[in-house]
Amino acid sequence: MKDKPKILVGDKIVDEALEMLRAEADVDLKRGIKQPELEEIIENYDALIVRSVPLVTEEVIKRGKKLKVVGRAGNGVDNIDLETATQQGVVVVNTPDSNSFSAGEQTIALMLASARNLPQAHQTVKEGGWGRSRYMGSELYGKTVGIVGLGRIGSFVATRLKAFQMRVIAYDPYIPLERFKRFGVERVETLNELVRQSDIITVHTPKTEETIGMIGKEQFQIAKPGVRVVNCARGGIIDEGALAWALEEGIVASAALDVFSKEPCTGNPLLKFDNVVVTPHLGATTFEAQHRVGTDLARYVLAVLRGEIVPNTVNIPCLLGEEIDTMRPLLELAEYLGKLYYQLERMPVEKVELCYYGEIAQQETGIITLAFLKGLLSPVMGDQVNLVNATWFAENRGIKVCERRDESKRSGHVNLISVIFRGNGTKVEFAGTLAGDQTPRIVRVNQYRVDVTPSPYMLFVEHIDRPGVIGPFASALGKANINIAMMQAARKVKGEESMMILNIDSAVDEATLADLRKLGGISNVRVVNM
Ligand SMILES: NC(=O)C1=CN([C@@H]2O[C@H](COP(=O)(O)OP(=O)(O)OC[C@H]3O[C@@H](n4cnc5c(N)ncnc54)[C@H](O)[C@@H]3O)[C@@H](O)[C@H]2O)C=CC1
Ligand SMILES: O=C(O)C(=O)COP(=O)(O)O
Repeated sequence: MKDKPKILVGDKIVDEALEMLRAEADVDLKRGIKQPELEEIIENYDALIVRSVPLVTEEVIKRGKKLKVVGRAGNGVDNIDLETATQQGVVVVNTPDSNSFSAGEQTIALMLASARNLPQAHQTVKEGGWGRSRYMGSELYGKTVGIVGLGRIGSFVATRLKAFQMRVIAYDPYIPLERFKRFGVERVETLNELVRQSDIITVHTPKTEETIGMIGKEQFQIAKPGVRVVNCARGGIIDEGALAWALEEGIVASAALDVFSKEPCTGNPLLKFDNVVVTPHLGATTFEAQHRVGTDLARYVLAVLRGEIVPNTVNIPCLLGEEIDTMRPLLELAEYLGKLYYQLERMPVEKVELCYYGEIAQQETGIITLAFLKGLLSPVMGDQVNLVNATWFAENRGIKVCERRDESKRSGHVNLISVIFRGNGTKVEFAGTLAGDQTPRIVRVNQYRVDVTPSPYMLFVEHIDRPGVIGPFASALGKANINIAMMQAARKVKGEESMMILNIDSAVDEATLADLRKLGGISNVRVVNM
């Protein structure tokens, strides 16, 4: 019996998610695990589950010799070294939709709390005071809110704030105008334009090289006096030093922060300002969000461990739930076409040209190319290559990969994947399609037109097209007790070099292979395992 996979859960996830994991795996729960311990024990695990801590560094991933998946129970993956994970073939999966409502509501809660001095007033009353005159607030009604990043959370915040009758503007150069229209948001062309017009600025981008410090001193210098800022995305998107300066200068009336450049934020200079309202990264901390992120992630992690493709994989092209089902046979076909190459040919590959013909050309073909590359490299690299690192390995081996799509049918097939391999000035071509029942078929091997269903044991035999060649070959297999399941012969020109492809029921040992190669009219026998 196969050993159960081992999963390390490094932070709190809901009990229901833990139960789901325990049904299929051995689970160790080490909530709040620290870096040194994580580095020490990670080699024992197939999967690691984290939230925004701990850091999943290069060291952690490289030491995780068995690691197949890092699951982020939440959205931001800035605590995970994605590059190393990709190189090592470790799938990184998250649950970005599952906590957006909570993070969006937290943003609005913080906005209102800081505009109305709620935490400060609350504290005064708790301490026996009253202080009504000290806590003059400011309405949201009629104000302009500037949203930086109109993604999941930014758009959620936008639609809610419209109910407050605010003017909502947004800056997000990476999304089409249609998305702004859908949410009734005015698009501004530049960040500085947004800053100039906003009474409140709220940031909702991921933390990237481009977004770190994007609201900095330059922006505070051109902002409306009395501007308020909210950061419920990632610490450092609003530069903390520049914010402290703008608070000192009285440019910023209030700031509300859920996230910090270093967490916990003990000793952060911003804490000394009375008009800075803070929470300890609570955006996703609601019963509902934690239930969703935990159970969704448990499902995804288990599926990856079973070898399935899941939505929300951060380091391979993303597929939606139903797309995965449509894609599965195509991925299988592409992988077969890839696997064929090094088993049939001995020429190093310099360039691969994949062409997707027919209906398939309308699909997101990136992942099909990955499946092909995985198939191509697996005969030479074994299990270490997967969908996640296939491109990286291909690039490292100097293989240039080009993709082309053509919606017209080719050779009468509704879908066809054609692959041309180039190297040493020669060219090899394979093509495959899906049959009516969606089973993969190989339909071209160089100049030979064939119709072959890939199977675990196959023989590709080059021979002369003349009587008395195929019969003895089949007899020799029979003598070696190898059953032929299917057999097909293809030729270009009568009487010349031809190809016979056989699906057989068991492996052929070396001695039998040597005998087969000696038979009259046989010029080459290659074993292919799919
Ligand atoms: N405080 C908390 O507990 C939580 C925080 N988050 C954080 O919230 C942030 C937003 O999350 P989602 O809305 O789910 O992300 P998303 O990926 O759906 O949206 C991000 C948007 O930012 C835009 N963007 C990227 N670079 C930009 C730039 N330089 N300028 C302007 N726009 C840019 C993108 O085009 C995209 O539309 C992330 O940083 C995430 O980690 C998410 C959940 C909980
Ligand atoms: O999902 C996110 O991006 C968050 O920031 C939430 O972080 P957490 O899971 O609460 O540590």
